[in-house]
Amino acid sequence: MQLRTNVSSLQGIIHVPGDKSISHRAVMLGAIAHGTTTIENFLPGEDCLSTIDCFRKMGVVIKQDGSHVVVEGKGQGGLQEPSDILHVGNSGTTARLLLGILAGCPFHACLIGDESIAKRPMGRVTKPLKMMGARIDGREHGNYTPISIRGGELQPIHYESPVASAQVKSAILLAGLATDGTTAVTEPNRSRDHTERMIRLFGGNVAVDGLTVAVTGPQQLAGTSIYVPGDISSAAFFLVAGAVVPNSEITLKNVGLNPTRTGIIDVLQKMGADITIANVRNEQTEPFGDITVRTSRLAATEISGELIPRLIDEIPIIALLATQAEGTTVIKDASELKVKETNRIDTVVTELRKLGAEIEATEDGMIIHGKSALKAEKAVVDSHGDHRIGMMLAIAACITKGAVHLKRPEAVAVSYPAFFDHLHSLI
Ligand SMILES: O=C(O)C1=C[C@@H](OP(=O)(O)O)[C@@H](O)[C@H](O)C1
Ligand SMILES: C=C(OP(=O)(O)O)C(=O)O
Repeated sequence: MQLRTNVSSLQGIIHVPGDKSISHRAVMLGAIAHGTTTIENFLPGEDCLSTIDCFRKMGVVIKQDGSHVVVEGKGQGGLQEPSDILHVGNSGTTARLLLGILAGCPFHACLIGDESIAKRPMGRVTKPLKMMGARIDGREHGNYTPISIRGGELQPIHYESPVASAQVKSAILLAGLATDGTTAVTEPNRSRDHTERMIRLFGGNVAVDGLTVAVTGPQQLAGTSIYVPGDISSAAFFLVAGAVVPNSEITLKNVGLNPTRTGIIDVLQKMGADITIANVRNEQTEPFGDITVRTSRLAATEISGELIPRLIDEIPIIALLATQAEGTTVIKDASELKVKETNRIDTVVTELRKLGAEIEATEDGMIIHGKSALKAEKAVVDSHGDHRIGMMLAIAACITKGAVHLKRPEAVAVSYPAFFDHLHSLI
């Protein structure tokens, strides 16, 4: 795909699609709750459609019409043994949270994903789930897909997670819902808390004490109605675009503002971006509001420590932002980037260098020297099949002089099928 380059201005209003993390969880909790769950503004991206497909294979009736979804819950213990392999596609969230639910189900299931999933570590969830009593095997002893699992009666554990990962935390909490007693997880830093909030929305109980989260099971959840706010991780591409493309003003409507996800806003503000947030509402479940961003002068910053889990998926687009900031931006403590859809330290550095960015990889992040004018003579950049790399490169092209061709642009459909239409509507 030939990307738009040297864009003179981006102006307009965008409704980014529903949050991916919340959409997955709404279907999953809806499936194990009693009664009907209705979901509005569900993300009909490939990852969330994989989640729907897996639960349909376990006998759950799910009607999906665009962003409107109705799940007929089976109740805890009501899922059926699937007669076919559960295919999670490109979705790490589907794989890991599903394993947590399957750990408490007294049947056998086989789980597989695409080439990228086959490289992503599953031991981080299969290890604690085996400690709880699930029988799990797979490639390299259950560290990688294909994985087979036979769940059943579990024992509660208190797990000290070595990584701040919402997928690990959620898998254990979901297993804990089916377990007699109190199951707890302690994380080194706080990760996104959508599972905790959503268990409560379904009438369940979760106890939070500092970095420890616990559920006491067994718990029966009740179907509910959910509005999924816009995905701040999708909004991030336009927040950065609005800040770096000349003469721009973009408003993003109904964007999720859960504080465990708003690291990108903190970074933009710290770097001096002109951002305003208005109409903040729904503080009780998942807060959301409208964000306006305008072209800004930017200064370099350091991004590290507890900020990292609050913006982990935004680091590719933050790297681009840093190329347009005066000074040297350092991103560290982010080695989790190596186990995403691609090794995002490598793919970001390789692809941005093709456009003339001054960026180096480090063991746990990257160093970016700004401000650099991006330019290319017939550059061919590649998403490497990673949606976030593809979208970052499309925004990078907007501030590049020259011609830029993107390989594998279709990857964006994993989290944002309408991305290119939305971008072009602003030009
Ligand atoms: O729980 C979730 O919905 C997610 C958690 C994060 O992964 P980790 O749990 O591996 O940090 C994030 O990168 C992913 O896009 C979605
Ligand atoms: C890492 C991501 O998702 P997942 O882990 O669900 O594949 C992402 O969306 O950037």
